Formats: sequence, structure tokens, C-alpha cells
Amino acid sequence: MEESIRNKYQAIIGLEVHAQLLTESKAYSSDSTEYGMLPNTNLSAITLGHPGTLPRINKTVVEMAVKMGLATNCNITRYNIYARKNYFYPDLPKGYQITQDKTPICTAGHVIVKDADGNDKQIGITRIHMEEDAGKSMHLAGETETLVDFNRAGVALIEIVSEPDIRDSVEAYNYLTEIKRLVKYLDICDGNMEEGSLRCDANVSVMLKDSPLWGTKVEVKNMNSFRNVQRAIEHEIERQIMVLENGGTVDGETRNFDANTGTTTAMRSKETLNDYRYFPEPDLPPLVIEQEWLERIKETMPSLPQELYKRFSEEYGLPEYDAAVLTDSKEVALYYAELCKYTTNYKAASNWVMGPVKSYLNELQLHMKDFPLQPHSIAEIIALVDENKVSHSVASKKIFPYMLENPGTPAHQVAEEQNLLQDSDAGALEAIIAEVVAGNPQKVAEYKAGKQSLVGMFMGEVMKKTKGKADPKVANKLLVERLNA
Ligand SMILES: Nc1ncnc2c1ncn2[C@@H]1O[C@H](COP(=O)(O)OP(=O)(O)OP(=O)(O)O)[C@@H](O)[C@H]1O
Ligand SMILES: [Mg+2]
Ligand SMILES: [Mg+2]
Repeated sequence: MEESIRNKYQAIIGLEVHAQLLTESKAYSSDSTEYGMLPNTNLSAITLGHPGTLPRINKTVVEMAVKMGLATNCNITRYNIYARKNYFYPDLPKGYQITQDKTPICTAGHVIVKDADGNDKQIGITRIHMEEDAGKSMHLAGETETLVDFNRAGVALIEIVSEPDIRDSVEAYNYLTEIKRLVKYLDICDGNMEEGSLRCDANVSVMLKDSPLWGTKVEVKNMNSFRNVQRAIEHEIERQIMVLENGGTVDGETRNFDANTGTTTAMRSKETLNDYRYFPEPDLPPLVIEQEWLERIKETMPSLPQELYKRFSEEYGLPEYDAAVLTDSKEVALYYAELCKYTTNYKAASNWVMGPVKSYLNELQLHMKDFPLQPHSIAEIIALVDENKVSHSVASKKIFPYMLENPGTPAHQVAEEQNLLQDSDAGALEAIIAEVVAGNPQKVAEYKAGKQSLVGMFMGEVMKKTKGKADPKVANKLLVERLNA
């Protein structure tokens, strides 16, 4: 699309995110939620809504919803009424979903995310409410029948509804990333969009930039990755602009995203919009969240990414980049935080975690929890380098790999047994070389770009600083090692 046309319009976006909660039993019954069971085995008369059965409130669901509300700066609703949302669909055994309508458990919150220019932006959270999932229809290839598996029916969900504060697909992507990060930190959802435990519907409208009135919103569904949410929004913005440019009007409808073509097609229009006939759920009492319960939930709140980011950048003095990478995943952040209990060389600790540790995990496709070395072991290695007992390259190329193979052995013992300790002269020399290299970033860049002759210049500096006492052969070897590191 021509930029001049695109630039005449402003897009408005609001996201609805469904997060499947990691509870052991379903939202309103004690049926198991275990994944991968034979179809229709995690099932009771309660989930099927047989006459005479009564639902019950799963307290863990309430606690998880409250945690998400606290993490997103929401107000917590103390007096909650459950509601029935009625519609017919084969995967909905009761013919209604127990949800919340007028009294969502969390309201009026916000999260801070980066906008397309990398600046902080506040995105409002209208509401978070508790509800239950439907079953799964399976359309088998080559068969005329559709099968239904009710194992998922009744599994607990929260729906997180954003304010229409999002302005483009990048902000939408960053907002989703933040929601995923929060549910994972809180341990309430595994955040896996590909597997459907996190789902996102995107509401999109466009309007002329100077228009006082917002455009008609279209809801786009069926995106199975963050990237596809972004693609769906981009496509939908352009499609709506073209409709308006051609003199048409945008229909308020629900559209389906097709990942193969990157386009959206109409699913159902506003005229046939479901009337859900919401009414208060007669089978559940009002849910009251007492102050004492709320306090207990607050006590179980883990450190959140923003908080850790602040600690890492302000207390530990890390560059923003490091703090952002380290807090991206909860496991990595907690590992780093633990490591900082054993060392005060916070930057070295960050380099170790972001460098050798992460490379090792990536290479073997492991998670942080599978990493064989305890944080204090990394701290021992850092101390050896800081005390000039081993060079950085010996630490990363010899000691670290050896310890990965023999996790019980202390770093100092490894250095001794493997004859890796350098005498303190070599240590001092190493420190001087590090200083010379760090002091000439421009020359280092030139060297790395191919200007090998600069080694002579660096050697000159090293000799000057050691007052000519360094063994030139050793100095040269260490210098080249450092320059190539
Ligand atoms: N003009 C608009 N353009 C884009 N998004 C909008 C606009 N107006 C509202 N929205 C967004 O649409 C979403 C509406 O979600 P909400 O769950 O409240 O209602 P719904 O989609 O009608 O209900 P359902 O849960 O049954 O799909 C919100 O995220 C809101 O920010
Ligand atoms: Mg909704
Ligand atoms: Mg909706």
C-alpha cells in the first residue's frame, strides 16, 4: 500500500487474550486437566451439566486470576457474581459457559510496553474475568463426521481484555509478549500460543487521522503465533483502509485469519451476532474475596520482570540491554539474581549468563532449570579471573567446560588439578593487556576488520605499561588471544 494513503489513517487496536490456567482440576469441577489423556476421559456429569449436578468454585482459579490482576495493576473486585453465557455449539456440553459479566474479578489495570519507536507506553487493561474452556471438535480428514473431545471442556481460563490503546502491530506484539512473560512469571499459564494455551483475538478499526469518530471494529480470530497476530493486524489495517478508500464502509464482523495467505475472511457478521442472554449463574453463590485472602495471595506473588529489571539496572548497574535480556525469562532472571548473592562483579556475572551459559543451553536445547552448574559455581569462576589466578579465556575455554562435565568440582580445584593457575606475574600481565585492549576500542575494531599489523601498536602499549618487564612471547600470545576473543 502506498505510504501516502496509509499515512492518512490511524489504526486502533484492542486485544482479547485467553490464558488457560495451570490448575490440576477444572474451573467448576474436580475433573483432571491432565493433557494428552484418551478423549472423553477427564469428564464427569458436572462438566456435562447433567440435571441435578452442581458446579463448585475452584479456589486456585480465583487466586491465579487475582495474581494476574495484581501483576497488571488492576483493582480486585471483592464481590463477584458468576454469569451464564448461553450459546449452542457441539463442543459446549452444557449449552452455556460459566463466566463473569458485570463483575469481572480484575478491572482498570495497565501494563507498560515498548511502542514501535522503542519508547515506553502504557496500555490499559479493561478487565480480566474467569471463565471455562469448551471442548475440542475434531474434523477428521476424509471423514464426514466430526468428533468431539470434552477433556478440555471446563478447563479454567482467564480472559484479559485490553483497552483500545494499541496503535500498530508492533505495539500489539510487544503487549502480547509482556502478557506472556507475566503469566509465565506468575506460573499460572504456560503461555504457549502454538499449542493454544494462550489465544488472542485482535479487534481492529481504522479512521482518518483527523476524524473525531472511531471506525467500526472488526474482530480477527485464529492466529496461532505472535507473529501471526502481527501479520493479521497489518493485513486487516490495509484491508479496511482499501474498503474506505474505495468509498465503502467497514462491516462490524468477525473475521478468520488464514496463515497460509496472510489474509482475513469474513466468518460472521454483526447481524447474526450471538445474543448470549447473559444472566447470573443460579448454581454458584457470589464469590467474596476477603481482605485476609487477598493479603495471603499478595504474599505469594513472585518478583515480577519490571521489578527485577529495575534491580538489575539500578542496584547492579547493568546496561539496559543486559537487564532486558536477563529478565526476558523468569528462570534466567532468578539464576542471575542468585548468582549475584555470591559475587559483586555483577557485569561479569551478566556476561557469563548471557554468554557461555546461554550458548550452552541453546546448543543442547535445554532450559535453565536443566543447567548443571549452580550459580555459586559460576561465581567461583568469576572470582578466579578477578583474582588473576586464571585468564578469562582459560576460564571460559577450559574451566567452564570441565565443570559442566564434572559439576561437583569447585572451580579452584579444577584450575589446580588441570594445572591452569597462572602465576601472579602472568595474572598482572593479563590485567594490563585487558586494560590496553579496553582502552582502544577503535583500534580493536580496525584489528578485527583485518588490520593485523596493529598487534605491534598494542604490544608497544603493553611493554610501556609493564616497563619492559613482560616476556614478549607470552605477552604476544595473551594479547592475540584477547584481541580474538
Ligand atoms: N473502535 C475500536 N477499534 C478497535 N478495537 C476496539 C474498538 N472498540 C473497542 N475495541 C476493543 O475491542 C475489544 C472488545 O472486547 P470485549 O471482550 O469487551 O467484547 P467482545 O469482543 O464484544 O466480546 P466477546 O468476548 O464475546 O468476543 C476490547 O479489547 C476493546 O479494547
Ligand atoms: Mg471478549
Ligand atoms: Mg471478542
